[in-house]
Amino acid sequence: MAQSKEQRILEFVQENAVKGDPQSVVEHIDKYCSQKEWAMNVGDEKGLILDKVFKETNPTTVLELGTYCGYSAIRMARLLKKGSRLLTVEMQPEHAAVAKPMIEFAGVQDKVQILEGATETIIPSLKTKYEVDQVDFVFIDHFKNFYTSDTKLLEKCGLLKKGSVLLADNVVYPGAPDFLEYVRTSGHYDCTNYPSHVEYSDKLDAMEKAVFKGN
Ligand SMILES: O=c1[nH]cnc2c(O)c(F)c(-c3ccc(F)cc3)cc12
Ligand SMILES: [Mg+2]
Repeated sequence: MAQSKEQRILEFVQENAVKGDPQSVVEHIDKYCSQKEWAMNVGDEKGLILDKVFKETNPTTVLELGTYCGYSAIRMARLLKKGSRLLTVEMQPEHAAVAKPMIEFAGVQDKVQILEGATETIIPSLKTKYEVDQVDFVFIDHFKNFYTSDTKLLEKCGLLKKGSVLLADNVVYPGAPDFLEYVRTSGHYDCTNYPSHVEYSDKLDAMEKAVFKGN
């Protein structure tokens, strides 16, 4: 079986980054994907926005929708305070199969749990199967056409509390117009837009922060 791009990224990290050092893993994924092969990690420019919003939130329970190779999970886990945890949902088995060793190489496997499956089936099981009460921070970075339905599902399952922060990638490119419309007009969120660029490119993109106002 030929090696996938994601497997090549993992191999580059394992052969060049410092084991157990999440910052080194993040830097090496960015180095490979900016110099060798483009890949859909949130990247260094939008990663700095993620870091800033994450630090402001100082979350205890973090949910990520869309693991891919584990870049943003590692980026957030490196900032997680003691006793906190990050659950990341990945629908594609071949991506989860790369993210798992990537997260282990970074040394953050004790803080990060990869949940393989569809968000629409996993979100309703978070309280019962994964002992989640509510989530403080949600990074949304999976299929654009699931952003809105998954946001409504989080509300319906009682997983959001007053002040829970949603941060969504790619709201300009590839774009999530229905998500923007929903969070900006539903009356349940205070929204902030963070203009940026598509990772490793000069194409315009943006992230949207939506802070839940409570039921
Ligand atoms: O499918 C995606 N899931 C999550 N994040 C993405 C992303 O950050 C992208 F830039 C892109 C992207 C794909 C093709 C392009 F030409 C530009 C951006 C896609 C995704
Ligand atoms: Mg993205």
